[in-house]
Amino acid sequence: MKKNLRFKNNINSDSNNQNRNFNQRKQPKEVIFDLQDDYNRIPNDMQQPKSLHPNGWQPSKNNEVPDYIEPIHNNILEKETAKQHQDVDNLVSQFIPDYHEKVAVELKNVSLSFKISNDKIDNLKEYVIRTIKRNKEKSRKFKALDNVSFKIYQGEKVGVIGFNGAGKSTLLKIVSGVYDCDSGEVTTNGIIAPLLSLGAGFDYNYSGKDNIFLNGAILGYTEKFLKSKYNEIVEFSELEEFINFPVKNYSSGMLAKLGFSIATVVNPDILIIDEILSVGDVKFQKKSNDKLKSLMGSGTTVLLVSHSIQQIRNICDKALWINEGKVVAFDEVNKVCDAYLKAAQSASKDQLKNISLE
Ligand SMILES: Nc1ncnc2c1ncn2[C@@H]1O[C@H](COP(=O)(O)OP(=O)(O)OP(=O)(O)O)[C@@H](O)[C@H]1O
Repeated sequence: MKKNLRFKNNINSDSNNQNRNFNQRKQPKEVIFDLQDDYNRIPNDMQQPKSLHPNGWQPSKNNEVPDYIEPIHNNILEKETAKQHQDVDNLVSQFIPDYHEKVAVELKNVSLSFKISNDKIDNLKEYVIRTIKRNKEKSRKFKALDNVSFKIYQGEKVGVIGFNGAGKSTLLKIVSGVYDCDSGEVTTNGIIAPLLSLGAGFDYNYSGKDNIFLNGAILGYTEKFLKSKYNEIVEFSELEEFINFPVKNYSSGMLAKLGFSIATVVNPDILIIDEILSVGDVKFQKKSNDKLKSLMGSGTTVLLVSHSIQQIRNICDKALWINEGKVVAFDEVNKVCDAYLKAAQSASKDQLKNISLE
């Protein structure tokens, strides 16, 4: 029995050109598999009698399908599908030697819980009374990410979508290394530029200059690297005159400018963006958008959280839909966005706050 199997990953005939551009992978090649041969390779004790094999089975004379047929049929199909995926992976790795090394971000069964207080102590008197009575604040654990697994290949642009509180920002923080997961495994390959909450890592009592080194160190840049890039950062931020002032005297726009300039001074392999912000004044907004566009250029892996579905469709080629800390879907961007919009029709107002379904 021959069966055509749609092969998701592109085998590029030029083995030197291993850029995993998702657009290239939109035209799948077809690989012919001999399923009968696969079936014969299933250990004997797992094989169903030939007569029960879905393709060899004959209906009884009165055309009634015995009850036991369907589970057997499904079981065999499941095994065949899993086996085909494995075969495809093995086949591709023969053509592309570092096929398995081209992963930019991989999460395997990642979970993270936050401790949440049930009853908040909001004054000192209550705190003292509770401490004396040894009646501690009650807290419970809240699972923000629950067994999340996915694999992003280099060069892919992935939009992360989900209703309010779904776990999108937490996921980006896990990938950026801001949070450690409770269980599971996080793998990233390459230099990461995380554009999370700009200016979040600043110490307000220090000057802009000191914060370039402080914030840069938090982002994982070395002192030597920051020294070599110091002038570039200051020039891009347009804060030359104010760089020796404590940042507590900066406006929020100035803080955002400095934060953006520090985070984007690297040429990242992986760009992580929690909402594309309009940073600073109109002139700086244009400059920062141009910079983002150039950083997002070919070859850079992008992980973007956005409440604008249109923005996700425009920028990304895949979408990861998270709901209540779990992966709902991870697939081609329009397919996932369409399903998400359908689900949004029955979502509550709270779940959709600030979310643009346009
Ligand atoms: N530091 C924290 N401590 C306790 N709970 C937290 C913390 N950070 C996030 N949470 C909770 O974890 C859940 C996921 O939060 P997260 O910010 O990742 O969601 P989100 O999908 O980005 O939401 P939104 O779209 O509203 O920004 C929320 O219920 C949030 O209240």
